Amino acid sequence: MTPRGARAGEDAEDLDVEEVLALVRNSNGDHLPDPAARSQGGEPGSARTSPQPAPRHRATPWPEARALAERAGRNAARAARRDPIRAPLDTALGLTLAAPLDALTDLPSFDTSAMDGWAVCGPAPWHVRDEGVLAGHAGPAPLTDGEAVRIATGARIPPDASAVLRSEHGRTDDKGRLHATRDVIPGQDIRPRGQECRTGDQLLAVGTLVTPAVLGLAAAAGYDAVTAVPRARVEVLVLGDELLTQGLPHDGLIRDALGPMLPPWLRALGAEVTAVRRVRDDADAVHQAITGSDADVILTTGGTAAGPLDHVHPTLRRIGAELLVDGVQVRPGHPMLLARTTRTQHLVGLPGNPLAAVSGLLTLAEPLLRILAARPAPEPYTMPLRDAVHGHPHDTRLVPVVLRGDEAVPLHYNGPAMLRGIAAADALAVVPPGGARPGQEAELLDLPWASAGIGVCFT
Ligand SMILES: Nc1nc2c(c(=O)[nH]1)N[C@H]1C(S)=C(S)[C@@H](COP(=O)(O)OP(=O)(O)OC[C@H]3O[C@@H](n4cnc5c(N)ncnc54)[C@H](O)[C@@H]3O)O[C@H]1N2
Ligand code: MOO
Repeated sequence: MTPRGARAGEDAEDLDVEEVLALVRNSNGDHLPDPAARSQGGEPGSARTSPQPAPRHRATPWPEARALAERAGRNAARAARRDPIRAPLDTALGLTLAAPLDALTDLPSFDTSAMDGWAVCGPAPWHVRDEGVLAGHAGPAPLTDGEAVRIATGARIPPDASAVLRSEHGRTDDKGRLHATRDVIPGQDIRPRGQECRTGDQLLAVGTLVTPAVLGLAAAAGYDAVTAVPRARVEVLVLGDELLTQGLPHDGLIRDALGPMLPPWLRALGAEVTAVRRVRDDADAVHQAITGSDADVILTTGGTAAGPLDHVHPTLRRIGAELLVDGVQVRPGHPMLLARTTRTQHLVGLPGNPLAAVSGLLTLAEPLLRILAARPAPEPYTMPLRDAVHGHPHDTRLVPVVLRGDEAVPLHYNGPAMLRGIAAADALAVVPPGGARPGQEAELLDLPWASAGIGVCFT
């Protein structure tokens, strides 16, 4: 198994992230979206003024589709030049720092007791002051030689104290004088001011992902808000007249599985979900929903194939969108697509079959949103498959697996319309055309809840 984690060093992916961060930092305030591009029929292009049917592309190989989605993200970031935001700490989880986190204070900001006990001055025995020092109290009076004062963990050390004696290492004699039961080393159990950092020290670099620990450090260092890359704004359009939002399936109607699944998943990928709209299987309704959106990324579900009610392709042609990916050599999910609808806006079309939609999410939406969020690419990693996996003759397969010890165990119920496998999975195995033997190493795509924990990543 190769290691997981963010890539280090100067590879192409890091440069992508740096490039996006540089764009955010140098932003000129030219905000998204660019409605003029839509109304003038200008960008992405001239195609808007002459809505000719776009030539159908051949399905794109799976790795290339992901690379194209990354490139789309870079182009969108370059075109939009989004300003960094000031994100209050309680909203910043999952963002990427757009400015270094420099300490606004020394840490600790005063000499601090590391233990409950006594601050002492000079050698034992000590006369103990009547009043102790607690955490949060203002500066205590200086100690004189032979004096001690009760002190709590986190309290300010009185000037001229030579050490802290832990409560379990002191005893009081019958005259009320304090003695040490072991040697006292000068400075012991005192955390000196600035031990962790001095004001102005860089604690974290630009590009750092804001984790719960980063939030804690930022607060400790004096921040109420951090400067971060703004979240990409994503609107989800769920197409399909057959979809119910509650109750049991009946009379040929089925429950919408994607409306509940996609928003938290998109948030885990660093996006802000501005709306989830249900759209009728009607050409004008789809057209109106797409052209009326000012999101950075529109995510549609369903309607990507060539049936009579599949309105995504015709709508993209009608608005002169540029199809960047039109079908991918991957199963499930091969009708997925990626289009540029305006200079700064993209549309990811996910197939309606639910596992096919997951495949589209990880193939096209994840790289696009990762670049817009200026997050580093996850380090690719592999594990041996415990069992053989049947392959497609020409296409890559994405197969839900659970990780058991050193092996990835392929799960059943991995058909395009099924979520039973993925709901139990830790990852998706990338199975090359032709399939995989037992023991064969397969690349794994982590699922956000498996790698980061549900409370951490679903902000
Ligand atoms: N003649 C062809 N037909 C189909 C092809 C093809 O290549 N040629 N591809 C098949 C594949 S593969 C897929 S995947 C689907 C993609 O279809 P669409 O993206 O057009 O999706 P729909 O037709 O709208 O729906 C497909 C399927 O999924 C169900 N669905 C849709 N939305 C949801 C939702 N939100 N929650 C749960 N289930 C949903 C829908 O009811 C259909 O059963 O096309 C094949 N056909
Ligand atoms: O590939 Mo479809 O996406 O089989 O369900």
